[in-house]
Amino acid sequence: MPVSLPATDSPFYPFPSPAKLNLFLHIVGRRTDGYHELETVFQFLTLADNIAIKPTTTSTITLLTPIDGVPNDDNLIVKAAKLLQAETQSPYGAEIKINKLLPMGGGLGGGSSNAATVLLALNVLWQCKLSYQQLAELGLQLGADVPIFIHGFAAFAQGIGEKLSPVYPDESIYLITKPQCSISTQQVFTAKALTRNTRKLDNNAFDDKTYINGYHNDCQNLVINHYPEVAKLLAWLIEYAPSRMTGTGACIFSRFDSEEEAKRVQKLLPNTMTSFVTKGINTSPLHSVLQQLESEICT
Ligand SMILES: C[C@](O)(CO)[C@H](O)COP(=O)(O)OP(=O)(O)OC[C@H]1O[C@@H](n2ccc(N)nc2=O)[C@H](O)[C@@H]1O
Ligand SMILES: Nc1ncnc2c1ncn2[C@@H]1O[C@H](COP(=O)(O)OP(=O)(O)OP(=O)(O)O)[C@@H](O)[C@H]1O
Repeated sequence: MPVSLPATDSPFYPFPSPAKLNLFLHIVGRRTDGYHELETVFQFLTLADNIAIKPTTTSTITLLTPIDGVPNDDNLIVKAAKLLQAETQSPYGAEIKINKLLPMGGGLGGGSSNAATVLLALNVLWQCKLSYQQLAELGLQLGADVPIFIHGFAAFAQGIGEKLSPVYPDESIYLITKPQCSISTQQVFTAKALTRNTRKLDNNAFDDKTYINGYHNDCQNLVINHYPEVAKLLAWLIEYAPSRMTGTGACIFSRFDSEEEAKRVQKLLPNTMTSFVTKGINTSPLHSVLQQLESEICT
């Protein structure tokens, strides 16, 4: 049955907030504002946080499930909701809950993904009617990875990650491992020893759809040199499968041909290590949920 929104008795609507991988990450320059120009391929994972949102008829934004170590006012979920409210002058508010599964500071883009999910979901629930392009531009203020999650297709990205062309990597099985260290994106990007002059790729006709051979992550050597636990884990994983760091680390993804094989290697890891067996996907799972919701809402 069609529903009208927002209403005083709206339910909580569930939305996935997926992780991303940088299948490779080349740093090809630095802008005058200090931001780095990248060439990267983004792919989504079935691994996701779950966000539930109840639109309200009053303007308060409430995060009912605070994340350890992140004050609510600094949480990208709250920031995204307030940004959309300010941009659209929406009179509405929201109660938001998150079931956080993605490790923070791991290079899986969880914070940016949460921000994008909130922007896209509230754009529908508050009936703001901003385009994906407008939402991506708005979201870029919150994080360089927000636009890819707004657009929701696997992409070759340039600029600081906002110039996107669709690509179709193999939707492989990955074992994701998180060494017991958290790495600050800002610290990696300000390191003197970071390689910043990788040659731009000549064209977008990629041969290797795994994006492993012939590509690399420019942050990886720097991180390995500073974090022995990352170096050790990567050296171990490489014996079993092609493996690489995502983003600025510290998570490592290892590509397998089957879930069974990935799970077999996962069982060999120490019990204390956070790890996931998951699948690469070329379309964000959020977008089909949004389409379904849009078809149910009266405008
Ligand atoms: C490493 C990637 O995850 C690759 O997808 C992203 O480029 C990082 O995206 P993010 O975590 O959303 O990063 P932001 O929150 O925008 O930026 C964190 C800090 O990293 C630095 N930064 C970030 C992105 C970029 N292209 N160049 C940079 O120099 C900036 O100093 C910034 O202050
Ligand atoms: N909703 C949120 N989820 C996760 N982190 C958040 C959130 N809101 C704010 N943050 C802050 O953002 C920091 C980076 O978290 P995030 O999980 O996005 O890292 P990341 O996966 O390394 O990101 P990237 O790959 O974009 O560099 C956290 O340490 C935290 O302080």
